[in-house]
Amino acid sequence: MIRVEGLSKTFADGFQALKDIDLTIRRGEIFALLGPNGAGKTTLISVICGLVNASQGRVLVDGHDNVLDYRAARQRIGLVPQELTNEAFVTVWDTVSFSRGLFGKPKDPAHIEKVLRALTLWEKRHNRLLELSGGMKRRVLIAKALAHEPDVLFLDEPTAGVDVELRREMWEVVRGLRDQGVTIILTTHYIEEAEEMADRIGVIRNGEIVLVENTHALMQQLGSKELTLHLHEALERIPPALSGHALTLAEEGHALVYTYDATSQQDGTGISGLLADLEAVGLQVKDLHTRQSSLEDIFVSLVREHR
Ligand SMILES: Nc1ncnc2c1ncn2[C@@H]1O[C@H](COP(=O)(O)OP(=O)(O)OP(=O)(O)O)[C@@H](O)[C@H]1O
Repeated sequence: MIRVEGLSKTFADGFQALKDIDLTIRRGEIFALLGPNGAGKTTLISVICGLVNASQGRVLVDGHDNVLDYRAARQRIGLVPQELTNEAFVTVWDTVSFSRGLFGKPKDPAHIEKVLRALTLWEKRHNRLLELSGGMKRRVLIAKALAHEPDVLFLDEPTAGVDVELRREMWEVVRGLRDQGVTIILTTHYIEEAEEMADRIGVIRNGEIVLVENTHALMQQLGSKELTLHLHEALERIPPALSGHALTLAEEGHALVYTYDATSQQDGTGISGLLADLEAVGLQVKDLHTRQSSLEDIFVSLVREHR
C-alpha cells in the first residue's frame, strides 16, 4: 500500500529528522510506528502524507509517487492529526461532509452515514462539536479523515493523554476499520498499544527505523520479565536441583533472579514449578518482586543490537 524509499528529511535549521528510511506498509494491515518523543514519527507521517517535503527519497502510495502524482496519492490517504483541531460551532454532519468536499468528491450522504454509524456518532450528527465529549471529538477527527473514502488511514498518537477506557474504545474503533479493509498506520509511545493493535511494529529512533517486526515475534523477544526472589540465607551457588530454571544469583547470593517469558501462553511462566522446587530444596523466600523491561530498556537494547 505504501512504499518509502531512501527517505531523508533535513529541516531548514539543519536538523536531520529522518535518515534514509525504507519501509513498506502492506495492504490491510495495522502498522504501529513506535518510538520515543522526537524520534521522527510525526515527521515521517507528514512526509508520507505530503505535508512536509522530503529532502531525499520518495514515497509511493498505492503506486503513486506522492510528489509527481500528488493528487492521486493524497486522495488515498486519510490523516488523523495529533491535536484536536475541531471547529466548535459546526455540527458533526457538516464538518464531516465538508472534509469530503475538500477532496473534490461528490456528495454522498450514504457514505457519511456509514462512517458516522461505524464510529457511533450517528446519534450526535446534529450536535455542534463543542457539545461533544473528548472521546467523541477524537472520533469526529477519524470520521473527517474517512469522509473521502481513503484506502489508508494515519493516526498520529490516537490515544495520547486519554484514559484507559477511552483508549480501549479507540482500539475497538480502529480494529473495526481494519476489518472493513482500511490499511492503518498509527504512531504511539505505548508498547501496550502497539502490542494490542498492530500486526507489525516499526521502531523508530533518532530518525532511523531500527526494526520492523511482526508484533507477535517482537513481543516474544521483548516480553521477558524478571522475578527477583530475596532469600533468607545467602547462597554460594545455585543448587543443582534448580538447574532446570533460568536463574542467576544476585545481591551477593541474597537473591535469585528468574527470567521468564510473560507472553508465553502454552508453557506458562514456570513460576509455580520454580517455587515448588525452591521449597523442595529447603530455600526460604523472604520477599519477591517482578519487573518488566520498560519501553526505554527495550529501545536501548534494540538500538544496541542493531548497531
Ligand atoms: N519544522 C521543524 N524544524 C526543525 N526541527 C523540527 C521541525 N519539526 C520537527 N523537528 C524536529 O524533528 C524531530 C522529530 O520530530 P517529530 O515531531 O517527528 O517526533 P515524534 O517522534 O513525532 O515525537 P513525539 O512523540 O514527541 O510527537 C524532533 O527533534 C523535532 O524537534
